[in-house]
Amino acid sequence: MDKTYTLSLCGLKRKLPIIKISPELSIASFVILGDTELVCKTAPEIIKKLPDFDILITAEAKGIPLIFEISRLLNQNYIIARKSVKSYMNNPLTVTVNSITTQKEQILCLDGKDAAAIKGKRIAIIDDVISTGESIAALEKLIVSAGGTIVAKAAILAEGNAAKRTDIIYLKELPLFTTRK
Ligand SMILES: O=P(O)(O)OC[C@H]1O[C@H](OP(=O)(O)OP(=O)(O)O)[C@H](O)[C@@H]1O
Repeated sequence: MDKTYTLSLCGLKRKLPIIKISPELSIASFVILGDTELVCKTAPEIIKKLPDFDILITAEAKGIPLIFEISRLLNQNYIIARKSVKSYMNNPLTVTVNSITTQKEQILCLDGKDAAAIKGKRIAIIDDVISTGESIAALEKLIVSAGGTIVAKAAILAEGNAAKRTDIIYLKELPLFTTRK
């Protein structure tokens, strides 16, 4: 029988499949890609919690629809940190990252023009989920090396121990599912 976790959020309910990611750990898979209704309901709630900032940033891929909707509502552009260096980038800044859902090490990089835009600015980081915090930490490293100041780290969900963090903004907790030996 397939197991699911029912997430209630901003008046919506979603049945998230529970996926085993290691012998001891399963996660409720939360994928906002394609879920326009959920993105459009959550984006205004995140906006209400954001302090003043100059630039929005996220990492590809699942943060993209959320940052798009936030930027559309605020009439403000945004920056995406990519997971590979593209030929059209000029002087990219790069850091490495391991997230909860991705087995192997990834990189995060910023085009040089985006790094230059960040310099001296107040930056709000947006993501769909914060779990181990590795992805946000990699974004923080990129922003600091580009000369920006991080004023917010915001996500729709805080998973597992991330919900205990006092330095992040989020709308709802998402449990982790551990198997006792
Ligand atoms: O706090 P962490 O443990 O780093 O986990 C959270 C990150 O993991 C997921 O991205 P994922 O690496 O699955 O990449 P994707 O968005 O490209 O699918 C999610 O979108 C967050 O960015």
